Amino acid sequence: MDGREVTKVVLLACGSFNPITNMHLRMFELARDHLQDTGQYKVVKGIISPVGDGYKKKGLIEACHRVEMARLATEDSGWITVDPWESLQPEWVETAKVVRHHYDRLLAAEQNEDDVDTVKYAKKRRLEENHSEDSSHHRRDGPQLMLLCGADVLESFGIPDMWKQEDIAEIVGRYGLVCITRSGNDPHKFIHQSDMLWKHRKTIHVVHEWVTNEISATHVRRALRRGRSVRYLLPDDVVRYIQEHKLYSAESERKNADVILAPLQRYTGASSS
Ligand SMILES: Nc1ncnc2c1ncn2[C@@H]1O[C@H](COP(=O)(O)OP(=O)(O)OP(=O)(O)O)[C@@H](O)[C@H]1O
Ligand SMILES: NC(=O)c1ccc[n+]([C@@H]2O[C@H](COP(=O)(O)O)[C@@H](O)[C@H]2O)c1
Repeated sequence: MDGREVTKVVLLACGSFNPITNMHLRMFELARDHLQDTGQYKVVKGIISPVGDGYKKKGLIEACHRVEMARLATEDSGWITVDPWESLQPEWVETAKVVRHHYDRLLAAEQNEDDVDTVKYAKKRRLEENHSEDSSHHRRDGPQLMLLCGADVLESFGIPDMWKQEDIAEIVGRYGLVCITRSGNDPHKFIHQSDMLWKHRKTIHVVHEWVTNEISATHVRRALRRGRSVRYLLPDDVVRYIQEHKLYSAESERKNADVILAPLQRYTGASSS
C-alpha cells in the first residue's frame, strides 16, 4: 500500500440473465481483479439485477425463473448476490433508475450505520446535496456503485433511441462503468469515437478478457431447444432447474417475437403490435 485511500466498490450488473451463465459470474471475478489490481479499489459486493418481464425481449421467460436461477448460481459465492427489485416492477425500468435505486439503498445503509454520529452524517448529506454530475459520488466515504456490463451493452449506447443521453452521462459520470470485452466489440474505439464517453473515460474501466469466451444466453437457449447439453456452460444447479421446470423451448423463444423492445417503445412512442 502506498498510503492512497482505497475506495470500496459495489458492482451492479443489469441484464436479462435468460438464463444466467458461467460467463455472467466470471464477469464479476474479472471486474474485481481488474479494479483491485489498481490498488485504488476494494470490491465488497456484486449485485445481479435481472430485468423485469416488461422489457419484452424476444424469448424472455418469466422473471421469477430468471431470478431463481441467478439465486442458485450465486448460492456459493461469498460476495455476489441477486436482487429481485428490478424484476418485480410491473413496467420496464430504465437502467439509470435501477442504478439510482441501488445507490439510494447504499446511502440508506450508511445512514443507519452513522445515525449515532450526527456530525459525520450531516457532512455527508451536504456533500450529496451539493453534488455535481461528476464528483459527488466519489467524494463519499461509503462504497461507490459501478455498473458492470459487457462491451455489447456499452456499444448499445450508440443505437438511436435506445438510451437517453442524460442517462448515459449519469451512469458513466456520476457512478462509473466497468466494461468486459466481448468478441465483435471494440470498447476502446467506441469510447474514443464518442465525445461524451471520452469526457468520462476516467470512470469507464475496460477489462480485457483474454480467454475469448463466447458463452451467450442466446447460444444456451438454442442448445436447449435442440436437446443439446449445456453442462459446464451453466452452474449444475441451474441446469437441473431448467430441466425440472422444462424451461426454454421453441414456444418460449417465440415469446415477445412481435413486440418492440421496451426502450424503443418508450423513446420512439412506438407501440407493440
Ligand atoms: N460472453 C460475455 N462476455 C462479456 N460480457 C457478457 C458475456 N455474456 C454476457 N455478458 C454481459 O452480461 C450482462 C447481462 O447479459 P445478458 O443477460 O443480456 O446476456 P447475453 O448472453 O448477452 O444475453 P442474450 O444472448 O440473451 O442477448 C450484459 O452486460 C452482457 O454484456
Ligand atoms: N435506456 C436504458 O436504460 C436501456 C436501454 C436498453 C437496455 N437497457 C438495459 O440493458 C440490459 C440489456 O440486457 P440485454 O443485453 O439482455 O438486452 C437490460 O438490463 C436493459 O434494461 C437499458
